[in-house]
Amino acid sequence: MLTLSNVSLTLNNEYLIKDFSAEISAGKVLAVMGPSGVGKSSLLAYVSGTLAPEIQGSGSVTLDHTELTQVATEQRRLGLLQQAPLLFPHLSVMENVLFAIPREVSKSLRREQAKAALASVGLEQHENKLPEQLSGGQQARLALIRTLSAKPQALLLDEPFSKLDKALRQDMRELVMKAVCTHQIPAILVTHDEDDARAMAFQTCYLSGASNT
Ligand SMILES: Nc1ncnc2c1ncn2[C@@H]1O[C@H](COP(=O)(O)OP(=O)(O)OP(=O)(O)O)[C@@H](O)[C@H]1O
Repeated sequence: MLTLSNVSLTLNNEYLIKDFSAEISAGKVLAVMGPSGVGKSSLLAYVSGTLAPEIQGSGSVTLDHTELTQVATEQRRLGLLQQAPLLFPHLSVMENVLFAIPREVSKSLRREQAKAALASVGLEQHENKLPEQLSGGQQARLALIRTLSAKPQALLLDEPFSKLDKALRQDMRELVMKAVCTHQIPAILVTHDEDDARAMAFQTCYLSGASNT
């Protein structure tokens, strides 16, 4: 369970977000919508511990009873998926996935896991290519399995489908939902698309300025 309690964000002493609270169970997606600049990405950044220094955040974020705001950013074990796929351009498709798999497992097992992950999104024939040699949809799928390979305890999705066409968008929605359900992790989806929210979320919060939802 991911719980946000009375999260407030201020910029130049003015509220972007005031007292935002939400509970997201394992296997569920909460959608967050609202106009540009209202603070949606900053809300995710507060959860992940990557808030811009210009923005002040307060309030509690707990993940399975751990207060995340007390945990160092790199130890929060959150998977972040953004509009532009986060991939290492100089590493092959296979190496991109291998890099994300925790080192505690043996090299051969890591390779096996990476191969299975690539096959799960139809990229098994492309493992030796560089990310730039993949199509936009293939890059999005690679970014998704790379994020999941790190075994995150929650997913933060910041408009991850906005550059995809309608058919690819639908594929990605299904892949994300499958991952959230299979791994039983909570997810927050920031989107401008009502269809994303309808297809994936158990609840949608609309941010409208400091008064919120
Ligand atoms: N590093 C920063 N320094 C100063 N202001 C910032 C910084 N990052 C974001 N902001 C401001 O904080 C506000 C919220 O930005 P944020 O990116 O969270 O909005 P958003 O709702 O995600 O917008 P969009 O839908 O356009 O992505 C905006 O007014 C933005 O200009």
